[in-house]
Amino acid sequence: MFDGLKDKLDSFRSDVEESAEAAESEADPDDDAAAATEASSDDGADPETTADADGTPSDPDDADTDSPGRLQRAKAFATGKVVLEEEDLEDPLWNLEMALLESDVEMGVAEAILAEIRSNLVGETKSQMASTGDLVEDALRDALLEVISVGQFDFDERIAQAEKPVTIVFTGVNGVGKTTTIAKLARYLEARGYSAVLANGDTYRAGANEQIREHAEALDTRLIAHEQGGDPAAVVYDGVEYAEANDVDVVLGDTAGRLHTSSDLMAQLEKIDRVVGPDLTLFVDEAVAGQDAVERAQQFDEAAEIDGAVLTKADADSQGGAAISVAYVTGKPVLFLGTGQGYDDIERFDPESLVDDLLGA
Ligand SMILES: Nc1nc2c(ncn2[C@@H]2O[C@H](COP(=O)(O)OP(=O)(O)OP(=O)(O)O)[C@@H](O)[C@H]2O)c(=O)[nH]1
Repeated sequence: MFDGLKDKLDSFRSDVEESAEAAESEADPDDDAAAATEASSDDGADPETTADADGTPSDPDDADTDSPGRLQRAKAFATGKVVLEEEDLEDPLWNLEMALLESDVEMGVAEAILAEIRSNLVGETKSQMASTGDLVEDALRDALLEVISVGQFDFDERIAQAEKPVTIVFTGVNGVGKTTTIAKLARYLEARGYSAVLANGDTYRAGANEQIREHAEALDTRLIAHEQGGDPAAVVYDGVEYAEANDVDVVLGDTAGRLHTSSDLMAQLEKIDRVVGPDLTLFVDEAVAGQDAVERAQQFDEAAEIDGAVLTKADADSQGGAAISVAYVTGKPVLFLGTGQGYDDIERFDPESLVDDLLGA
């Protein structure tokens, strides 16, 4: 999962390390004893009063040899610290930006990551014992967490606290694994002690009933379905009635994917909203769809507000762009990743452990 992205993040780490090593050897007092001696003996390090090795005052305009940055660096080196400067990061950050965009990370998200890294690393000092790699890893971790944790909440806790039955409606275009996700979540909830009923609100597509029925039978879960062409809100309503009458904890309602226009989609979801008032509306798309999934998440959220997202087929996605971008772009959290075709192949989206995994920690 996300192997291509992991490699690219690792390259950024080695890029900065190389850059910092080059800067360190440039500031090495053995290479420029005067600057270091001066810097370490004069905490003020005012370039105006800086003297060269022979004692003659240096020319303050001689920026190449006595620039405040260089002196600060030499001083930092002499005191066991090294300063990372904007110029050391320029090339690595450019390469990282290209790598993120190639990984289908949305442009605004890539920029936010870069800005966070820049503000964490520029001017950063480290003891000679600490590795630049650790500094970079910390900055990357903070930057990635900042964007992918947006809106995150504890799904299990939400279900535990909610009045039963909890109604969850799933939206998203057809063909992305929405029905499989509903089946996986029925299994996920069952494993946590909750009973579930499936309601097939996708009354639009021929064959949708048969498809979800196969899952219901395999999971031994009750399915509520109406004829093709029926009213999706009525199906989900019947699912809720069934749950209330039979003490079922959770109603999982499928819906048709994109209808002809977003106003159709909105009308459908608004009616479900009015009739059953779902506790959660979750958007489902494929992680492998990258930027397309990010755009669709945004469009669905605008058409009918979502509460969170599920990204399927993460097992087949080496890029990670959708997983990194969806929460930041929509302001709604990614809650689950689909990681295979089996019913147990679903994972809670855990920003901390995902970032650890991306950084090989
Ligand atoms: N590798 C992998 N395959 C998945 C995952 N989720 C679903 N699939 C597969 O994707 C294919 C489509 O899934 P379905 O749920 O049938 O998708 P669909 O019926 O087109 O989806 P909806 O119309 O959105 O309900 C099936 O072969 C699923 O097994 C996943 O997380 N990983």
